[in-house]
Amino acid sequence: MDFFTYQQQALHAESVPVSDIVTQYGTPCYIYSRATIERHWHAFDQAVGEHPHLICYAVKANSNLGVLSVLAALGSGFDIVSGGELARVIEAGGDASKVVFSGVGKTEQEIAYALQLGIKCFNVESIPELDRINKVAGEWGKVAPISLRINPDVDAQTHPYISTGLKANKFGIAYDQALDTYLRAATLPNLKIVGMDCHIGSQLTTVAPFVDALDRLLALIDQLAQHNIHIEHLDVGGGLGVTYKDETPPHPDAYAKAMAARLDGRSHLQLILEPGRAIMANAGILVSKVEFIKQGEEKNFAIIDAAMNDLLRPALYSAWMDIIPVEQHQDRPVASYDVVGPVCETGDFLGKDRQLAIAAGDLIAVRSAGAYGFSMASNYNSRCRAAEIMVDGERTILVREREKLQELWKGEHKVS
Ligand SMILES: Cc1ncc(COP(=O)(O)O)c(C=O)c1O
Ligand SMILES: N[C@@H](CCCC[NH3+])C(=O)O
Repeated sequence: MDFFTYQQQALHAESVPVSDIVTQYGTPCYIYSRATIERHWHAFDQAVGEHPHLICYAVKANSNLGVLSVLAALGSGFDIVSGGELARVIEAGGDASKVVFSGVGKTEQEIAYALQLGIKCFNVESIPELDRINKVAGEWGKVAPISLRINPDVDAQTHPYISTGLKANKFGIAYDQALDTYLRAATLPNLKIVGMDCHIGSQLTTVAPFVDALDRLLALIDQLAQHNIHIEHLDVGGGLGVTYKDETPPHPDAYAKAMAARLDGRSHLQLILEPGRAIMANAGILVSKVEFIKQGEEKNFAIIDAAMNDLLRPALYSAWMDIIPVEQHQDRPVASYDVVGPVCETGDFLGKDRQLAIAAGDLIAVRSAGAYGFSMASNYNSRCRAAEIMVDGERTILVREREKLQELWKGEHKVS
């Protein structure tokens, strides 16, 4: 079931007309559907079934407190990549003991903070990081639970900027060095080896690379057992893709079942999944107003009040995102538009050559914008970041106020 649908030509978010939300909160705004978030999370959780598992939502996809609190209430775990994300999880009511900490550049302060809170595991990405965690844990009189993020050298067949599991990528410990690195970790007094981890990329549309990576990790787990190193959990990362246009990724159910099936006969090995996009992308839209229709010599432009600072994906990856009118007007002529924002960059577009029946003053919605939308927003061109609204049935909750001008220079100082 889709929770963003037209009813009498008017786009609704769950039971609420999107235009009503705009009347109350203005544009641009992100609108999220609680029911969609919950449905996606349950799809992963239920597909794994009885096998011990933990769904650790990847906070980077959307770190709004409203979103995190909905997931925390479901009992979700969280995958974080910074102390800031950890603080958000705690603020939202998340459970630190269900947090895994990924990322190649954890600082000493971040490590100490996570140790004090008692997170589930550090996903370690290099030997120097291993030494650093051992040192900080010693200083705090703690034993740090760790897993090694293994780079399985599997081609995720996705956009090169979001592929992470190849030898050429900065992430993880090379497969060939994995055994030696585990043996070394086992000698460090302030570490406890608890897991193994990988994450091969984002927006994957087939199961095969995930299964290849998983099988490579299982072989390594068996090898470690011969050295008396016993792995309690296997974290296969996130990366399951969604449909933006015509992609046909596997359903979370099929994906999670395929992962769990490989662990048959390993009933003590907990499975961890770190989905971000698959939970949030289709749970959110970005709504914007058409300010002007500009007829150029070669092209028509729909100039809207959202821009690359609000939604970077088209500019950064040439990502295609669906753009639809909030009200369907049968009487308007259809024309081809480049949908662009007011930012002073040629790359500031949200869509190119889109067939739309729109006029100045209309509202448009960018679909599948719930993941890597607001979380990658910036203040470029001194633009205030958009408001964020959660819809829950007939309720609308302002989960982030529109940024105010004074907040733009908070912490800055004039020079006399
Ligand atoms: C370590 C890690 N886990 C999980 C994710 C979430 O990925 P996705 O949003 O593609 O599910 C990412 C981002 O790609 C990541 O780097
Ligand atoms: N930000 C990216 C995904 C990167 C995933 C982070 N590891 C996107 O919008 O598609």
